[in-house]
Amino acid sequence: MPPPISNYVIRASKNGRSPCIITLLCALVTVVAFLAVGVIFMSFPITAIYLLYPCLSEIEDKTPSSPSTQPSPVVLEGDATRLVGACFLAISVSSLGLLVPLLPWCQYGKIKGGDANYQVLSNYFFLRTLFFMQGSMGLSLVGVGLVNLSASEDNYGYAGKYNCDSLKDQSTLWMGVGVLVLTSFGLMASFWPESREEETINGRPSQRAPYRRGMWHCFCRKSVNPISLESNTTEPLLTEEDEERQTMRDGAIMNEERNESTSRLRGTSRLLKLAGNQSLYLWVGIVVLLVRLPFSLAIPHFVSTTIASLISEDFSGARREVLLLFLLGTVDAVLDFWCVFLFGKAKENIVRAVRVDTFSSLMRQDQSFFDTANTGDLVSRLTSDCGEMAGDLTWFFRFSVEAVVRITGIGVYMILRSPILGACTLAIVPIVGLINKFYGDWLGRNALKVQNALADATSCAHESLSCIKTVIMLASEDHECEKYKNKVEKLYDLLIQQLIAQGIYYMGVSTFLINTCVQASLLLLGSIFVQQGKLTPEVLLAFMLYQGQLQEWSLNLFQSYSSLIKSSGAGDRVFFLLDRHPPPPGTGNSLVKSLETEPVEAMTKEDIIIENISFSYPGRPDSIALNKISLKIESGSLVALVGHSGCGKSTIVSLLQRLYDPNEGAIKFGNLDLRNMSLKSHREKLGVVTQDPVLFSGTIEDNIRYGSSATFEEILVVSRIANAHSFVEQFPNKYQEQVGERGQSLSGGQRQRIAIARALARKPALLLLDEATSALDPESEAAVQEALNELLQNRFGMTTIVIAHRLQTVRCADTIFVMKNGSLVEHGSHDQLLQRGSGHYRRMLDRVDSAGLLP
Ligand SMILES: Nc1ncnc2c1ncn2[C@@H]1O[C@H](COP(=O)(O)OP(=O)(O)OP(=O)(O)O)[C@@H](O)[C@H]1O
Repeated sequence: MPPPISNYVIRASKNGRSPCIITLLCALVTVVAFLAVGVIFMSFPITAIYLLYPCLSEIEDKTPSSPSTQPSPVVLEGDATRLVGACFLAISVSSLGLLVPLLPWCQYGKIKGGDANYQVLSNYFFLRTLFFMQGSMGLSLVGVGLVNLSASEDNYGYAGKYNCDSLKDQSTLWMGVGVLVLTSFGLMASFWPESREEETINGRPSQRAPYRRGMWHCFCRKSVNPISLESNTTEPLLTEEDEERQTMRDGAIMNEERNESTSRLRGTSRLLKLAGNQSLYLWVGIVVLLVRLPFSLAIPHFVSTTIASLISEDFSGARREVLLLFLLGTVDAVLDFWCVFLFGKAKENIVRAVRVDTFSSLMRQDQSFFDTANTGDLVSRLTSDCGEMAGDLTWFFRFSVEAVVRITGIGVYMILRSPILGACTLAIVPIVGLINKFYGDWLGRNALKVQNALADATSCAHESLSCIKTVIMLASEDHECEKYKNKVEKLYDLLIQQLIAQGIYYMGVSTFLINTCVQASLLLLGSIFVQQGKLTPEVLLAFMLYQGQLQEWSLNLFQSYSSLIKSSGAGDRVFFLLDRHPPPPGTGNSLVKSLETEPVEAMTKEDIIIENISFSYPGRPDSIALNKISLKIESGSLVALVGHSGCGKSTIVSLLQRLYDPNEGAIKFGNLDLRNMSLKSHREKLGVVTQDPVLFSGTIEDNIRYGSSATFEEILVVSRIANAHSFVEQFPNKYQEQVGERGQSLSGGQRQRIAIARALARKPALLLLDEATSALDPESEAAVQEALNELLQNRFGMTTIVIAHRLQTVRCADTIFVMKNGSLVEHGSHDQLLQRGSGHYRRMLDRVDSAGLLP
């Protein structure tokens, strides 16, 4: 239990948040407000009970005077009602009782402020419990009203429908509907989500974004850190056990001849497992659905009885039926919202969890996966496939349950009213089922093709847009449009095929078979029965109304099957990503992960030893990128890698970052093999600047801090070293200046210097500079070079590996490694290499151009 509220009041005032008296007043107002809300909500059932009791006693007074010969149903119902009334009172008091212990929790959360999950849980739990209880009471009142009405109907017959008791019973019904509608709106509002704060690229709340509050903020301040709340609510899709299993069958999945039926079966079972994570919403949804169905199913009955009353000129009876229809329809409508909401919420939860997990699985893949994968295709899996899969899945649950209950209810009603006519109507259900089976199978196959075509089109658009500068530069807009058009045409053809199949299905099954043949035969048969006096027109009318529902729901039932098949098509593509267990050094690999749990301290002051490594890129296994290379880099030294383009310099830098593992040999830090080190702590010690550094949309400060936890003062220091401070200071917003998508609103040289500052902000033990100036114009290059010179001269205790074409940069290196066609041909200091008259380096120097660049 939290300490008494007074403690927090005192602590809050000590913290200087507010003067003591104001805090006390606020606490008082909050308590009064909560009590007032409680009293308002309590008043609904209490008023209902007070209205109910006199009504009941009047009914009891009017019961037949000879109960011994025939027990009165009204007395029995009256007792039952009194019991329910007592239950209302008990629940009301208990929900009021809930308020008392919850208030300190709410206050605790509010005053403590930081521990927002605490208050969200307590406040939402309290509010929703209250609304839920009131809603249940409303529903029970509706039930009691209906029972009493039917009892008074039994006692007084149709002629006495509008006597006093019946009116009072109706008032119970009205009261129930009122409570249900009101509390339902309250409950709906409590689910309304608040706007979340914008985040910076580092995942922190943006300082500039205004904090917008949702409608329940006065009761329920939501989490300050949306990520922490999110992680509380997003259930992991894969358990440890699953991951183990995936590891074992990883190879099988990758190489599997993707058999359609097994993959569908696997997809379907995985989908059902996903739905299992949302069982609370689905079960509550199913319960609400079952409660709702009698109300929904009663509507055609009241339509037919109203018309029957009109035919028999019982106008007051007709009015009563219409009134009942209206009340029951209202309850049906309110409950319909909850069906839609609960199933929809389950769906959104699944989509959210699948998206987050798929993205997180993608983030943990190995570099070679991304070398061959298409970004647009991956984006399409994250967006459309995830949505489609979960959407169809939850509709499967809703429609299958609802359809089974409705079909059963309608079937029983029909068989009871007219067995022959009922049997004829129900006979169509298996025929429709068979047609749907074939249609569903075809739809499933087509859905997979549609998803693939959509992914193709998305990846084409993605590529064109992300390379838009080059497209414009090479005047290839028309070519790109044509490429995209072809992809969209393919998708269009598949969708048209689907459309035609859908059209044939609706024409044949829905319109011709059900609407025309079944209706006509039913009317024909029914009219013969009416002529023979075996059926009344009222029952035939009810039959016609119900058969419409029956056919609609048998279609829904079978379509929910096609939905499941369709979602397993989309799911298959998503699960493929979710299931993919990357080979090392992907961070999702279990071996790599196991090294993270037992972290091996990354070597920061050790020599780097490359022992006889050979390497081919996984995407090009036949071409050797590095061939038996051995070299040693002393800790704290400056090393340069030189050689012609394509000789493998950047590949060495990639291997040092462990983006790939060598096919042969080992990279060691001291005595420790890189493969046995914690990848995370190894990469934390690295600073990398590449030829074309990528910035993220956000401010300059955010970009420099990306991947580190540097303070603003540290950011200023590294910016000065990287020669970035002077130009940043000239921007109107200085370090808060937005850099645009991928840093497009900065020049190449400015981007490069921000990247150098970003690398330095990580305080690296090993700095890798891969042609950090090669892509720049002379002016920018001079500025970046100045920064690099400063860095290379001081070194700040870092081991630095530089790939450069500029002689000035290379000559100051302690050791220069000269490479040719993936092999190491020479190494030594600049002077040592110069002395080798016919050496490779010497020959390169002979060809240095006027700008001082090596070939
Ligand atoms: N992701 C990749 N997949 C397949 N092959 C690759 C990949 N990256 C590079 N290569 C190939 O590996 C070889 C070495 O490339 P690397 O980038 O290491 O050369 P480099 O010496 O850095 O060249 P440059 O000076 O032009 O940057 C080249 O033949 C290149 O085509």
